[in-house]
Amino acid sequence: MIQHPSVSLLRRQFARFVSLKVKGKSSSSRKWLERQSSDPFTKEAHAKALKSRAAFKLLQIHEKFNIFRPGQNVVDLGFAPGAWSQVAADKVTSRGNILGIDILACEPPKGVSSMQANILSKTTHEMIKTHFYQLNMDKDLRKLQEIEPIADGPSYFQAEVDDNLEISNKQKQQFPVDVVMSDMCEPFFQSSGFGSAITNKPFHRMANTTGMAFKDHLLSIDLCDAALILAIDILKVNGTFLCKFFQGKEDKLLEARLKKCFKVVQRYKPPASRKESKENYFICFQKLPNLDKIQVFS
Ligand SMILES: C[S@@+](CC[C@H](N)C(=O)[O-])C[C@H]1O[C@@H](n2cnc3c(N)ncnc32)[C@H](O)[C@@H]1O
Repeated sequence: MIQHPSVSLLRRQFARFVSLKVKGKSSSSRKWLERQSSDPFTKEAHAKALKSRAAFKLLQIHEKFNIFRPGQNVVDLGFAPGAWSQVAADKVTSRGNILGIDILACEPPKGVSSMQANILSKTTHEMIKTHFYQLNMDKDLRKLQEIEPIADGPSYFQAEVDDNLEISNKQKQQFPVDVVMSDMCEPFFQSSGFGSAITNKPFHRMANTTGMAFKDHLLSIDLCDAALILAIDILKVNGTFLCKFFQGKEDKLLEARLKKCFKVVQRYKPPASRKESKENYFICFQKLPNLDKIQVFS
């Protein structure tokens, strides 16, 4: 007969397993594990079934700046494991749409669409545009069907297609995105594979920070620039952009670029961001019209 160990025995075994795991780690990962297990935001994230403590950073940013509204379309760059997307999905409600992009394979939270893709690839930008273009088409199709329910004859469908051709040209100039947000961080330098939007070896250039402040800073500025290029292309006039960056001497230049694109640019480090971390956030409001990327980046 199979003997089931008691719950308390299982608990003791689990505690021993965790402590062995911690003992076997390098001192930095041990510190990280210990800090995580005693961190109040990590505990609360578990209790609220949020994917990570990062949710609280976005919640605090939202509390201060009122970023989201029901019905908005949001792009979440570097969405995995999905805590920011969870927050955004809750705020924009089922009337809105969230698209998460991450170089890592990750199942998105409920109500969120996602793509595994590298934001440093031009193809990814095109795929994001296509997603929202398609979304708008679907919405307009639904509107058309509401006004004019499908009748017996085939002519209705023909008219619908013609109408959409006209709408699509307008849509190409203005995508319906209200918020582009980026929590991306990338430690390793990408030296090849820019042509590929999707990579099967994301861990080669992904993970947490390198611990080398200057390198982390420069890499984070690259990712912010990629996010800004996307925002210039797809964000509505008056739309909102927010990005995480690691502080360093180049962040002033990034700030200057942001100021060419948005009426209001603020730096904000939410209380949930650890004091010892160099991470910080730019929150930008009211995207300006007719932006020229060459001018922004020169
Ligand atoms: C700090 S995590 C994001 C956490 C997320 N905001 C959340 O709340 O769960 C940073 C993410 O950026 C992603 N990332 C880094 N570089 C990227 C790139 N070039 N393209 C797409 N995603 C990238 C990483 O895979 C990682 O999942």
